[in-house]
Amino acid sequence: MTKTLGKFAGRMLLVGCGNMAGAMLDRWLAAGLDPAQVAIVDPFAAPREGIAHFASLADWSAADGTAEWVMLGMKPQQLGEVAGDLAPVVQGDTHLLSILAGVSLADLAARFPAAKAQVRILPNLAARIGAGVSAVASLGEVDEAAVTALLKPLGTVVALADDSTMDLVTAFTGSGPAFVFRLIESYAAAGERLGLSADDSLRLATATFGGATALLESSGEKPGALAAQVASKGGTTQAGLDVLDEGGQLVALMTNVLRAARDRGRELADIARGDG
Ligand SMILES: NC(=O)C1=CN([C@@H]2O[C@H](COP(=O)(O)OP(=O)(O)OC[C@H]3O[C@@H](n4cnc5c(N)ncnc54)[C@H](O)[C@@H]3O)[C@@H](O)[C@H]2O)C=CC1
Ligand SMILES: O=C(O)[C@@H]1CCC=N1
Repeated sequence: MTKTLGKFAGRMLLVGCGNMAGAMLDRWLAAGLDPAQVAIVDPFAAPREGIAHFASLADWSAADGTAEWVMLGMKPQQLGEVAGDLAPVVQGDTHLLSILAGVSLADLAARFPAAKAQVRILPNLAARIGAGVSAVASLGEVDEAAVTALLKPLGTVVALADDSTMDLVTAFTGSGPAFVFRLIESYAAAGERLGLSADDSLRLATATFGGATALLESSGEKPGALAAQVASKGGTTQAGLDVLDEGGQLVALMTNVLRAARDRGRELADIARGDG
């Protein structure tokens, strides 16, 4: 992998380093970020070799910790307990990055008013292999080149003008991989129910979803046009599509799924604000 972060300037503090922040950190290290620039505050995660690890922000401060980059990587529900100790150390030379679902830029600015910039990032787990999507919106004097340098190793970067659509984007691309995994799981379960072995069904389902997605991406064609190329008139595919398309049920189901996930983001924001 190209070492695009080999000359990244500044120290990075990760507050919470679980599945998502951990995947981001792994990509940053692979892109050349020096582990000596990084510190983690996480009371539960296992320490990583070569990276300073602290159980609490108080311990980090006591060890003379300073950081020009601070990323919130714990759960939104923990913002209240973290912000009290963190706000005093987030000063005018610090970019405050957040991957917290729901928590808005306005809420971040209220919690960390002295930050040089507040940057709301919505990554997804496919960042682990550099195939993620990160949506980003910010307030303040953001160093856009540096933020882009951090996000590029994770995959596609989409800059939003503001964070008004971020809860929907969180559902769409942040939660999205889980919805896709569930679709594949259900496809495989249906194959099994109709007579395939569990192993064959999951392997065939995974390859079918992967191949179809890769073809969609590389062909530049619309999904409907490609579906029409699979479906022969009066053939097997059309028989299945007729069930899928009945009464617009699939779009209705997907709309309900995304609405539920989007609206939970709003509830998480209330909890993080202490109003929930
Ligand atoms: N998992 C995903 O695919 C995505 C997650 N996110 C956001 O990322 C954040 C983390 O989610 P996950 O990585 O899935 O959760 P996780 O549970 O894997 O990681 C959270 C980490 O926070 C640590 N933690 C708990 N209390 C803490 C405290 N007081 N101070 C510091 N660290 C503390 C935990 O030990 C854990 O390692 C959430 O805010 C979520 O909304 C955003 C996009 C995608
Ligand atoms: O489930 C969650 O709340 C987080 C946000 C997007 C993906 N995981």
